[in-house]
Amino acid sequence: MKIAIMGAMVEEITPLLEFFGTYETIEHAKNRYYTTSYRGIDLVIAYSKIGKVNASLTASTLIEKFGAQKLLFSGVAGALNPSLKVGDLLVATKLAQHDLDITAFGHPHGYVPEGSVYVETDKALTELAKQVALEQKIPLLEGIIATGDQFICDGVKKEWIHTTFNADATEMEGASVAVVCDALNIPFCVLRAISDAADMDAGFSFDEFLVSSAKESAQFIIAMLDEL
Ligand SMILES: Nc1ncnc2c(CN3C[C@H](CSc4cnccn4)[C@@H](O)C3)c[nH]c12
Repeated sequence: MKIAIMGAMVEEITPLLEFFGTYETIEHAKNRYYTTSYRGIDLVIAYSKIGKVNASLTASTLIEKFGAQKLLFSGVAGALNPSLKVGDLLVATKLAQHDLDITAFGHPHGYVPEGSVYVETDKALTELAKQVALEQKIPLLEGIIATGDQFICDGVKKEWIHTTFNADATEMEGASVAVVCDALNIPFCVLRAISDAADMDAGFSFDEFLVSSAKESAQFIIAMLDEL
């Protein structure tokens, strides 16, 4: 079994590389892919760099070039659901692109022809995450993620995304990974730890909690590997 673990920022995969300790580095398409193995599972790890385009390229490469059979995304996110606080973990049930907009032609936000507003994550992987959370007595919210090529740090935009997509969190890569994995028929899950509240203080909160929240998400992913 070959599993890809993907983040967007180096801070989101550093805890993984530190945990696994030894790995090969392969340079490709202006990025680096790290290969290792863990408990008989072949792993390929990468951070995409920020945003939907970078995430699509990396997710496609992990699958098409490196042969990943499942893809786990680990990272941080901004909370839209007021009950989500910094450090809380969220596993996505489905993801949408909040900045995809051809409403001029009568389509809903997040929709383009031959597509869908939401892409669902793999139910088995989501159930595994819930099982691990129960075993480790870690609170885990199952929710909807809205992805867009913007760092959300404004209450008005935050509320619009929350309401329009009924989304619990926002980030900049998950929905594009979802489109790629869905098209290539690769089971995937998106796990995010909250780093900020996507409001006017989001930048400061993000800077303060990126590392600790990224570590929390990465540790949870490792716990999932132990049960795969
Ligand atoms: N409020 C929010 N809105 C949108 N996305 C997020 C995220 C998740 N990641 C973090 C990072 C922010 S941009 C970036 C650029 N340079 C430095 C740090 N972050 C991008 O990869 C998306 C956490 N909080 C978010």
